[in-house]
Amino acid sequence: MIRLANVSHDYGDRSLLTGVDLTIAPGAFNFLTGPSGAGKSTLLKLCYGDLTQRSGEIELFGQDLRSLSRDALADTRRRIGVIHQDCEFLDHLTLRDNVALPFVATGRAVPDDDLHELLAWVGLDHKADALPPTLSGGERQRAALARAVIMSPEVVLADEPTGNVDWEMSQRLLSLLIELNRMGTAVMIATHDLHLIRTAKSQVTTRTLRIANQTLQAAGSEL
Ligand SMILES: Nc1ncnc2c1ncn2[C@@H]1O[C@H](COP(=O)(O)OP(=O)(O)OP(=O)(O)O)[C@@H](O)[C@H]1O
Repeated sequence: MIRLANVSHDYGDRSLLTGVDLTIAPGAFNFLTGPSGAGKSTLLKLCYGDLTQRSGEIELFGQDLRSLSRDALADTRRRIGVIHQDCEFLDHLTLRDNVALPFVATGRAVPDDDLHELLAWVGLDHKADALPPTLSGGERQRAALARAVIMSPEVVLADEPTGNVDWEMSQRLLSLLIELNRMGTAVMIATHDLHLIRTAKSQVTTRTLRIANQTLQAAGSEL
């Protein structure tokens, strides 16, 4: 569904990613790791068309990223749920309205029952009317997950989804992502947290990739 072939990228001054080959297959569960600044967020952005590669090929659902018009790219991105590292929300809108935003942006209203069910799934139905600044870190991360999946994407890309939460909350988030994966959604999680990767491996078949020396490699047996 997402395929990168011999992809390289940089931000102008120095090469960041070189010769990256990656396939995110339907239903797969992938981890992406590597040192801070290695390019994990950059690679995720390439995977959802937020950045265009310097060289190589990127296919999103069989279509060449470079050939997509703005509208076609927007349609394609609805098939990819993204949990951003910073979990930003519109502070003047309630949690419910923030989570519904991707849906509302398509010009449709979210059925109330569906929204309620989704908020209950992430354990935030009682916070539906809260404003984002009043939420805890873990609540924000779960709200970001709800927002990422509201369009029923075929793949979820999560950038450090457990970055600012305690171990118990990171387990809860991981459980939600595993549950989603068991229902058929492909998942790719960028994380520094090797403990999280090990915990996931005991519950689901995963593949761990690491960015090192600008290249993407299969992570070794130490995980
Ligand atoms: N828009 C940008 N313009 C210029 N440089 C950038 C830009 N975005 C990222 N970088 C640089 O590219 C490198 C990789 O950044 P990226 O965020 O992809 O790394 P990362 O592996 O996700 O890091 P972390 O684990 O700290 O989140 C960093 O040196 C960063 O400063």
